[in-house]
Amino acid sequence: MTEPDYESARIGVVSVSDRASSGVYEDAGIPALKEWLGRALKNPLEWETRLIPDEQDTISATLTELVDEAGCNLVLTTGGTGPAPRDVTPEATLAVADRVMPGFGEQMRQISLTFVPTAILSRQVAVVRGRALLINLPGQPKAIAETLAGLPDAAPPVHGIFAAVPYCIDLIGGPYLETYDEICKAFRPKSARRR
Ligand SMILES: Nc1ncnc2c1ncn2[C@@H]1O[C@H](COP(=O)(O)OP(=O)(O)OP(=O)(O)O)[C@@H](O)[C@H]1O
Ligand SMILES: Nc1nc2c(c(=O)[nH]1)N[C@H]1C(S)=C(S)[C@@H](COP(=O)(O)O)O[C@H]1N2
Repeated sequence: MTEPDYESARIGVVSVSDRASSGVYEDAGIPALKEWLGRALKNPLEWETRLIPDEQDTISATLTELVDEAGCNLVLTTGGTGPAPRDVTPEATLAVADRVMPGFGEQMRQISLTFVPTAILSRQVAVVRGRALLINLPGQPKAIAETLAGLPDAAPPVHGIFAAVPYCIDLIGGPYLETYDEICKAFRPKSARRR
């Protein structure tokens, strides 16, 4: 039996943090995102990583560059989603959106409530720009795995949002992403499955 060919995927990983970007503390957002995505996806991955301050124009310009120039089909941000005056990641993301995908933010807040009562303080959004899906995650590094993976073994299970990401990327014309079921069981309708 031959090994299946997996399309390579270019993924943007953006940590938005005044303190990490100025060296007050070491950034844990980019390593946490790469670690989880690297474990979850079977595809060969090419990374574009950016560590930037909570400045709306800088965030929007970074997202635009990652999609339009670097050619990322998936961009995940971490940080800057709360209610504090310098939390502007959702505004910066909406400013570069072709369309808004409200289900991701709704589901992430729902998932996060099983971990912290302050989950509702995150204003995180997801949008489509061109052939890319952009998703905001909260800044706490542990929130990354919490929202992407959920609690699949709980009763009843809490579905992480990443289960819906590969099919979304199919629908917008990106690479065919495949996941390891033990990390995240992605769902596609039967008619959309290639194997
Ligand atoms: N990139 C990061 N790396 C490591 N820890 C982080 C990072 N972002 C946030 N945290 C941790 O999560 C906590 C809450 O994150 P939050 O995004 O609210 O930070 P903040 O207080 O807005 O400041 P900043 O924008 O400078 O990170 C922080 O106090 C920090 O302990
Ligand atoms: N899964 C998860 N969601 C979470 C959290 C968390 O620890 N885990 N922290 C919450 C808190 S305390 C805040 S203030 C908001 C916004 O965080 P941000 O400004 O760092 O993006 O995310 C919320 N969502």
